[in-house]
Amino acid sequence: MPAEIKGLNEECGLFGIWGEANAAQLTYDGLHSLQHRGQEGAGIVSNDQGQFYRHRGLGLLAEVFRDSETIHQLYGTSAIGHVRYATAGNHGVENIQPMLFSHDEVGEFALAHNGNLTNADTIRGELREKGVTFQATSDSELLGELVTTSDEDGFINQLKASLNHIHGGFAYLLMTPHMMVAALDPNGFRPLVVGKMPDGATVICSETCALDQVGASFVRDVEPGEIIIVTDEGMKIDHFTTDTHLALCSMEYIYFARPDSIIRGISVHEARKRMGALVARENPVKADVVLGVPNSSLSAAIGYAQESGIPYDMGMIKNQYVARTFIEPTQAKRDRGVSMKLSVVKSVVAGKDIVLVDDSIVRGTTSKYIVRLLKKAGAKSVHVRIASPALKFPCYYGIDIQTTKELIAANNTIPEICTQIEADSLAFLSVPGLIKAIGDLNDADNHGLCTAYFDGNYPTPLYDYQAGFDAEVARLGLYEGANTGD
Ligand SMILES: O=P(O)(O)OC[C@H]1O[C@H](OP(=O)(O)OP(=O)(O)O)[C@H](O)[C@@H]1O
Ligand SMILES: NC(=O)CC[C@H](N)C(=O)O
Ligand SMILES: [Mg+2]
Repeated sequence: MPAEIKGLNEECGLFGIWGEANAAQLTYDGLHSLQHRGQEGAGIVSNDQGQFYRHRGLGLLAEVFRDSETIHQLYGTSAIGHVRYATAGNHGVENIQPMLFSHDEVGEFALAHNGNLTNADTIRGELREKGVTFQATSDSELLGELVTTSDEDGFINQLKASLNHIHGGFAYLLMTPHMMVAALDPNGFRPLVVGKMPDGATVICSETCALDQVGASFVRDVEPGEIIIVTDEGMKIDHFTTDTHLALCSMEYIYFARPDSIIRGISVHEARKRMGALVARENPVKADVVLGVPNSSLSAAIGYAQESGIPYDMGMIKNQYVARTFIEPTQAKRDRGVSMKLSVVKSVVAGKDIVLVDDSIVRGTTSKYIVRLLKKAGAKSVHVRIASPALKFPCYYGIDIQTTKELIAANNTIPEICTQIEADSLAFLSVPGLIKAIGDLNDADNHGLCTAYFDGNYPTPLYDYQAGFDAEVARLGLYEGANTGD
């Protein structure tokens, strides 16, 4: 399966539109601006007066819809679509969404999911006992199977009961012949927004950059525990639970989301600049120039430069045509991947003391490569500043880091990492600094953010992942004061 070799893999992206001619084309356009959230595969289901049409495939959206006729054959005035990066199940086309289900009452429905369920294994076992045979291997299908086998009356009641049975991270878009439905988990781990087209049609998607792309205006964020039902009569806001506790994934602000998106009223680019500014304030260093690691740390590097007064320059470029190769997750492949995508502008770095700002260190591959490259280009010293705290703990809510084995900061102290990446100094943003930089989302614990990857404070029980997590903790032996919430 082709995919870019990346340090961190994104989330999935959702886009849906109800009541607009050209629905499939607009869904394509919206998904195009969400491509950063998933590059493994893409799919669109359209709805022409109750008749569903689907096209899906592996690879980038443009590869899946290479033949322009394909999109024109997705007839109808409503559609939902998905770009995938897997967190569960295999990488085959059967796991590419939206998935389709037949249903006694509504006939057929389509489903797309962003996130990761923490009790998927348990639910799969329960459904298997009921005689369900599965169409795919990821966790996303399970909600559809729960709905179709529910004892409740009516699609919405079945959906509400099913949403209360699953745990973890989930933003869903569903479509029946007569409605589009969005739902968000009780912690609101993933962003999900509602917008309106100029003629009144409703759009629901992962990030506001997709609203901008199709010319929709922002209406509201989907709140934790809500289900939003869109029909030809308009939009109804309902909920499947009121027992909610906002814990939005802080990595959305740090890395995943596009900088031109606004999540819960906070500009991603501005939040990243504040992260850069705060890491500068927390860990100042004398230098001649600030460089960012393209792409995702450029906002933070600008913030570092503004706060420190050290000029920012473009000392590094990213090849726009990055080789897309078969991933075999070997370190040799990763090293080659980084070397093919990042290079140095020698005139900017030669003879200089450099502050190198990146948004995160996962395995350390990128930092190590770049420090070497900068020194080879004549840099006098390279001080690495990371605009987020050290990534030490797994994520079970939708980021594909379910083990700490490869996390350099889980297995090494900061001075050890500094030595390994051959930097002259290394510092990370503190967790309070991160929270302050993003801003107070609300007055809930942790200001409405999930920071579990940095401090091990999980806002929910971990269910099927608890035993694996306990084993990680025992292995790491560095876990103090962390807990799994309830
Ligand atoms: O320590 P590592 O394992 O190398 O991972 C960390 C790097 O991965 C991410 O970038 P990515 O390469 O995904 O590209 P992007 O910044 O252009 O999105 C992140 O922004 C860091 O640069
Ligand atoms: N990144 C995601 O949101 C993944 C969704 C789902 N768990 C899958 O693996 O397909
Ligand atoms: Mg990067």
